[in-house]
Amino acid sequence: MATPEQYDFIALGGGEPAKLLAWDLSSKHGKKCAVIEHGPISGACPTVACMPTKTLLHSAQLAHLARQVQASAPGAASSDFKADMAKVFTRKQEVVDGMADLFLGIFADTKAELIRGHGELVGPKTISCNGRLLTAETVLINTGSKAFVDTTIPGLADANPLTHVELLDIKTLPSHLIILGGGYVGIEFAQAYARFGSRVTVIERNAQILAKEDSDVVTELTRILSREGIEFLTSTSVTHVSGTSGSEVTLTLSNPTPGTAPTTISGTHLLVAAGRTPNTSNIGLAAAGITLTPTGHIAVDTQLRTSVPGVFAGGDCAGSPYFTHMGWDDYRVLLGVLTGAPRETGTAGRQVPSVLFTTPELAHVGLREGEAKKKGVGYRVVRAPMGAFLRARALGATEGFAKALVEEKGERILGFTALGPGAGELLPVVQLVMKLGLSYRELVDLTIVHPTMAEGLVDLFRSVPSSSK
Ligand SMILES: Cc1cc2nc3c(=O)[nH]c(=O)nc-3n(C[C@H](O)[C@H](O)[C@H](O)COP(=O)(O)OP(=O)(O)OC[C@H]3O[C@@H](n4cnc5c(N)ncnc54)[C@H](O)[C@@H]3O)c2cc1C
Ligand SMILES: NC(=O)c1ccc[n+]([C@@H]2O[C@H](COP(=O)([O-])OP(=O)(O)OC[C@H]3O[C@@H](n4cnc5c(N)ncnc54)[C@H](O)[C@@H]3O)[C@@H](O)[C@H]2O)c1
Repeated sequence: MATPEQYDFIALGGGEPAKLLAWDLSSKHGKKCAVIEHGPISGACPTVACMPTKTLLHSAQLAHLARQVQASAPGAASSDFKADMAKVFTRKQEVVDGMADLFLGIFADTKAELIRGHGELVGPKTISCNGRLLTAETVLINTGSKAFVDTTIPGLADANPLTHVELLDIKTLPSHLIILGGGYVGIEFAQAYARFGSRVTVIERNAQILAKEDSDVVTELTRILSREGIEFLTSTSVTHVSGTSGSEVTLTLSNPTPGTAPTTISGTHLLVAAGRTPNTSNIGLAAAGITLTPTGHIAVDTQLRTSVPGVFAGGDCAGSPYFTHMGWDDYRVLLGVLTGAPRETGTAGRQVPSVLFTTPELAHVGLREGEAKKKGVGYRVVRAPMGAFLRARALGATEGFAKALVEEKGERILGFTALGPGAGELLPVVQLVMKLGLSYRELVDLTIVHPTMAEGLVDLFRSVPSSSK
């Protein structure tokens, strides 16, 4: 075997923690670093996930507003507004390309090496890529995840379904988009395409979309999205698929409640948004002696160490919650470990905030009411309709509500959920109170600018009941 080229740090896969660590270790700690990436620069978030989908959702919001304006013109009975999908694609691509330029610039500035090609471990800390053999004192595996296409559903794979990657690249409007899966990916695309003008049907095997969320939240969101024309078939499974996505595709459905769903549904396009699989095959993990969990993720401890000394894993492939900000937090944990200042708790007990970027947004952090009930955690709950957030009135967007769980006997906030305009921006202040273990009364005592959405938090928390009954 040839002598491998020696590095201080190599990342296999260029996801979130990989690039941030390579840039920092190279520019601030004088380390020789490389990132191996076989896809677009650099990771899923800026290229095929967060950034392009949020760009798409913004275009869809503009289309929605344009339609409303057109329909409200004097004499107009309705609006036949349809989005120009070529322009929607161009705008999405400009954002994606801009991110790639930004990242290439940072690689150049920090002198971290970006190696374009498929990497595979051939030994504990040795990687083969493009005929090169590379080794490093520290190796990070950050290969991400991909859309799960269930090959046990007859005909599904043969129907050539779209995943988020392909749907982001089409330049025409699907006449009828069928979406398999009512999770984050499915619901964000459902609203975007319904607003562009497609007929959209979401098929979800659970009794509700967004299975983890409280039923009062999902009921309200489903009502809002249904009114925009999205059809939801819940408690519904697919038993067979025929035809081809892009022309005509037909799904045979089964629903345990007879008579509540059609037995077949046909559409022009099929999007598979039914969960994700970690990218942990064909990267030489067995050759390197790296252990997997039963779910196929790389087994790591709270400092993101794998079973092989000097090899770490972060992001989706390591089973961190599938959000870019959690990959970002993995970077912080890893930087601490690699620079001799580890965070004592590592990844244990960290907050996992989330936002579903529909209009209205669904923002959440901490314990949900359903989870509290299941776990037998005592709590007090407070709710406020969006109409109590005066900013929402000014925006004409009073649908939705916010709710918070507070300790039954103490004053700490256990969880917070908001369904409303820009709800994601409400999270950080609540998160800070939660992280510092402060009383919810600290929030009530803040002077918050009027009329912002955040001022509604004062009213919400001052209404916390004195007891759980
Ligand atoms: C449609 C969609 C929308 C999303 N929106 C949001 C959002 O709004 N907010 C949010 O927080 N999260 C969002 N997510 C989740 C988020 O995108 C992921 O959790 C995050 O990108 C995972 O980052 P990562 O660092 O684990 O890996 P990734 O970003 O997936 O990066 C891994 C990289 O490794 C490369 N790679 C894999 N194997 C190899 C190999 N053998 N050799 C070389 N390179 C390799 C891949 O090409 C990839 O670029 C979204 C996900 C999807 C699918
Ligand atoms: N705004 C964001 O932060 C954002 C956006 C998109 C994705 N993400 C991340 O990516 C992850 C993956 O998203 P996702 O939507 O692909 O997965 P998901 O796990 O969130 O949802 C998949 C849904 O598909 C359903 N499903 C699975 N198989 C099915 C079948 N055969 N028939 C009918 N329904 C089926 C599941 O019950 C589930 O509700 C999310 O959990 C989230 O962490 C985040």
